Amino acid sequence: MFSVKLKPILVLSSDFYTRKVSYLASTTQNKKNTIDLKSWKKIPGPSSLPVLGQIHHFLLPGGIFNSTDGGHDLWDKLYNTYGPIVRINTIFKPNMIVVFDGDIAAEMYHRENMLPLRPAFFSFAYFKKYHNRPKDQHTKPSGLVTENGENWKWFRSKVNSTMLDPKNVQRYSTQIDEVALDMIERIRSLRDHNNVFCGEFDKEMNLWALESVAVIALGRRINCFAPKTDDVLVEKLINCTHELFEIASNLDYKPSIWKYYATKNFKNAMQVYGDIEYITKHYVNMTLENLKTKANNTHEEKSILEKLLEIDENVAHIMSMDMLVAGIDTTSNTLSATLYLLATHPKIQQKLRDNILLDPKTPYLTACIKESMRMRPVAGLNVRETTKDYEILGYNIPKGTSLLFCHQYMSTMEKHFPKANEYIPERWLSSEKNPMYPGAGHKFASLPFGFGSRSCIGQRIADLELKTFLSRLIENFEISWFGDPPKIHPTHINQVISPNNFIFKDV
Ligand code: HEM
Repeated sequence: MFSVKLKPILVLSSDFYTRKVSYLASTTQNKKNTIDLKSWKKIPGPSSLPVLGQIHHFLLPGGIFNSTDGGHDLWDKLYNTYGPIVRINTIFKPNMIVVFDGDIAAEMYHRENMLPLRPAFFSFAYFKKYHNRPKDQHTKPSGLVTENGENWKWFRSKVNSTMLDPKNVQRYSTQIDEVALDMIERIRSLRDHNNVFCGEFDKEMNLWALESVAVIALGRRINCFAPKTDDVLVEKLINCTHELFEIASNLDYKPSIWKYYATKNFKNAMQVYGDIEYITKHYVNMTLENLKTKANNTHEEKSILEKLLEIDENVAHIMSMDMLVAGIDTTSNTLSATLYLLATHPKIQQKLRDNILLDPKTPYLTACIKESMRMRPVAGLNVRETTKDYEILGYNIPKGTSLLFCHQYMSTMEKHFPKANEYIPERWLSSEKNPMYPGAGHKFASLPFGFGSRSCIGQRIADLELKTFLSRLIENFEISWFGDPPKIHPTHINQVISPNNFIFKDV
């Protein structure tokens, strides 16, 4: 192996499994080296049958990789059998490489070009661009989640500065705090005489997340906490977004023929996406009506929606709708996971409480959230599709290969984080004199918001919502947990589901 970074300059015939590639070593001498690359087909992986590929291992009953927990168990078997990168041959889909190593992940992420390609949400993209749409819609940018290439770049360049400017998000801190305080009261009212929470905690967290993200996406409250949700649309939207992640995991990642034939699942998907579009459009349109009647107060700072409207009306509509969809399950599941870890680590919870009482902006709160996103990230995986041929570990990885980065698995590996299965928020604090620090963790193993120019555009929003609500919770309650840990329902994301055995004792 070379000890310098290598840059491919000439790729010879792509027909050969083992190819000779000339490299320009990026040293001062620009030394030329020639190495033999192995075909990606030589990457270790389960055995393959003609035509069927490896499908029998994964989907058929009794298949050695037919995982019942939908994730960890499968990754464990693949990693322990084949090592840090594993080849998966798929039918109907691009071939895939599963990555279990931080250094290799870093190398691969850095090889991306300016337009990182995330192969995901294909059926949602189809719905937005083609399903009963006029022809001119087919080529128009449909939003960040569903686009790739130039369309994605165009859309992201329109919204990036507005969405990621800390001032734009911080101006909602008072309203986000009001939502948090309302939810605190709701939690108080949903306890039995032993302070055991007796509502459906996951649903309550969805309501909190939707109400919070609406404040930012629309600049107004949508009354998710109204008694028995007066507004049936709230409940419908929440249910549809759950289904969206379920559909994404079934239609988009498992073998399916929906691209050739409208299956029952496909028709159901179009119905769900249609409902999402109808409801989010309804909220955006109502907000636009309100804006028309709003006094033209030039001194008042404009909301995110108003700023986006000034840039491009269509972009503003799509981005607001996408915020409502992307901002429910992500923050609510992160909040539930963090609260569970704090409830089961009373000393850490007390330390956090002491810190919050001294300084509501304490870095210890950030550390507690980061540590729970390391151990229980809402997105356990990240995906990319290679946009060019390149070399990793002596293998040639062809353009068009799917890369599956198993971040949840990587971030709980001892080689990436010492004491990986322990909840230690201190490992994220540079000022603490702690053996876990400095930098004892691998930067590329835990990437809860993704990587690079394609990383989550809602991270500042999520950060504000999570910190505000968590500090109110910790300030108001001593939180504990009884019984078995919560179950995770792995779809496209990790959904924390009941039982949610929280006890909220007033402090
Ligand atoms: C704790 C909460 C959240 C987590 C953990 C999270 C995580 C992620 C991840 C892992 C990605 C993929 C990044 C990549 O491919 O590298 C992503 C993308 C995205 N997220 Fe989030 N997210 C959260 C909250 C939100 C919120 C509140 C919004 C909206 C307000 C949002 C909107 C989006 C959008 C639009 C994208 C696509 C970005 C693009 O492709 O350019 N997310 N998120």
